[in-house]
Amino acid sequence: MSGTLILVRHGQSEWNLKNLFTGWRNPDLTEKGVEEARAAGKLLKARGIVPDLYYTSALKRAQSTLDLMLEEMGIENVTIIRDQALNERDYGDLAGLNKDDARAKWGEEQVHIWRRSYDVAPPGGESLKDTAARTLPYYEAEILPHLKAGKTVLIAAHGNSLRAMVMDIEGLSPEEIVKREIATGEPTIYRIGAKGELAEKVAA
Ligand SMILES: O=C(O)[C@H](O)COP(=O)(O)O
Repeated sequence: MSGTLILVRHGQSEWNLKNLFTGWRNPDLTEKGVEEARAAGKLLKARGIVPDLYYTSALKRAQSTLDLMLEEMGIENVTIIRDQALNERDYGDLAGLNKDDARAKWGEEQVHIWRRSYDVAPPGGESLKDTAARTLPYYEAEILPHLKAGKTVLIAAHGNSLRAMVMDIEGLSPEEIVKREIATGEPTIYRIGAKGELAEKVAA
């Protein structure tokens, strides 16, 4: 018997739209983000998926995404577990800056390294490795036991907390994770075996 893990990055946020580094700052969804979240909920409903457990971060954009998905799925009165271990990478001094302005100031390559490398942290912020160091212990202690027991778990989180989980689940190298982008509102579905191993990546 395998568990099912559904990972969803929040829909477009106000700061995604404005092209600003966000990290732990707390903007909510745009109208487009609301639609993306609703579409993700509809997709899971159409697939007949009814999760047993629901997790999200301490940030509004992910919490709103989960709420809207549940609304579309017709699911009410469930416990939602919110934890900052699932938050976006802390973008440190870059938070609030425009991504194009940052490229003009520090160069395209440096900004790409800060955004996508495994272990180079943006100034004052977290690298993907730092993010993984808080996200993965939480995943392993609080979420994985449910998957091993055959449960279905839905996590609404962020580009980089999800990249940390995807890297671990798919066994990607630091070189491979550089190229992995996680789109807003598009669920990734995994079947996880009784030993916690990846049994199957299901096309969403
Ligand atoms: O925090 C942010 O700015 C975004 O949500 C993710 O940023 P990224 O595309 O640079 O990883």
